[in-house]
Amino acid sequence: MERVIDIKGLTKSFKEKRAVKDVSFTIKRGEVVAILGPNGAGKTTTMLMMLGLLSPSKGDVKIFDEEANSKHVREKIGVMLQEVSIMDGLKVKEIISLIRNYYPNPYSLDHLIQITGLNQDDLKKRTEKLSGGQKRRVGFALALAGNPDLLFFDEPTVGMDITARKIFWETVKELANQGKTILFSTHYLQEADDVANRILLFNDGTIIADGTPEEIKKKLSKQSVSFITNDVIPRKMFLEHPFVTDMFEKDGRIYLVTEDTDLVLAKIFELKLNVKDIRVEKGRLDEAFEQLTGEHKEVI
Ligand SMILES: Nc1ncnc2c1ncn2[C@@H]1O[C@H](COP(=O)(O)OP(=O)(O)OP(=O)(O)O)[C@@H](O)[C@H]1O
Repeated sequence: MERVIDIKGLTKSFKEKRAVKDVSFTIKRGEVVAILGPNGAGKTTTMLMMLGLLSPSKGDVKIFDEEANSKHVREKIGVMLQEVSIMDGLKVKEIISLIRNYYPNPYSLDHLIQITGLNQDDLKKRTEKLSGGQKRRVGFALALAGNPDLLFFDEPTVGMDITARKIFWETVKELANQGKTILFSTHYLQEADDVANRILLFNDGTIIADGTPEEIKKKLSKQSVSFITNDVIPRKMFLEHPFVTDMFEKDGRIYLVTEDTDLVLAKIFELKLNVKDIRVEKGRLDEAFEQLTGEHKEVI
């Protein structure tokens, strides 16, 4: 599969502060990747280096096998950064038309209105008169204007109301279905879980986990199978299997802590144990995130 982003040994220091430390990863065409992590983890710094807007202290970034700020690459990417700065003195329609003109194969204005939730009234407004939320919608339209193959969104939904968020994610999912490659940073674990097919979990300038939301949950958070039984079950019966990491009794239920609930269920049936009220509890991504980063994060 085509490699869209290739990053090797990326490092960025600001005086004594090493914001990004020897980060390497590749992203293939069609992946939807969430860069997740607490404040100061290095998400924005990494994204700015990918975009060629910040030069690395060490390491290498290639986008479509080329330097990030080459003209060819710029024609294929769309970007929405945390601070949406839009040229003052123009109407929304004018700025969108201006940006569309930079690209060889832009979306039509009508299509952009439709997929970003902008309306005819918004188009007539002067950019300096937009509210914070409206600015983000326009920023979204500008990121999409060129019909890019690769999209970068840095904490895109901050400042958006519920409707704007819904439209934003519906459009992102639709773009993903069309095979676009999408990278977004977020603090919102639920967004990563819902939209991304891969999560890069950042903490303190490094990637501490890389996988699908399911893999990360499976790997990092505790899952269990529990049941009620009148029989005496020797601890050895389960703990001799590597997929069971703990076994305990609580409130009259036996709990088996595991990385793979399917294997535990299969074992229970294989042993023909006399059990009832079997419950499977899957780990949650926000729990995994807290475990890994030691941070408590709000989940929307
Ligand atoms: N221009 C700069 N000068 C000095 N330090 C910086 C600069 N930019 C970022 N840093 C530091 O680098 C670290 C990583 O910052 P970065 O903005 O990449 O984190 P982040 O994961 O995007 O955080 P947030 O979620 O808060 O946006 C932080 O400690 C930050 O203070």
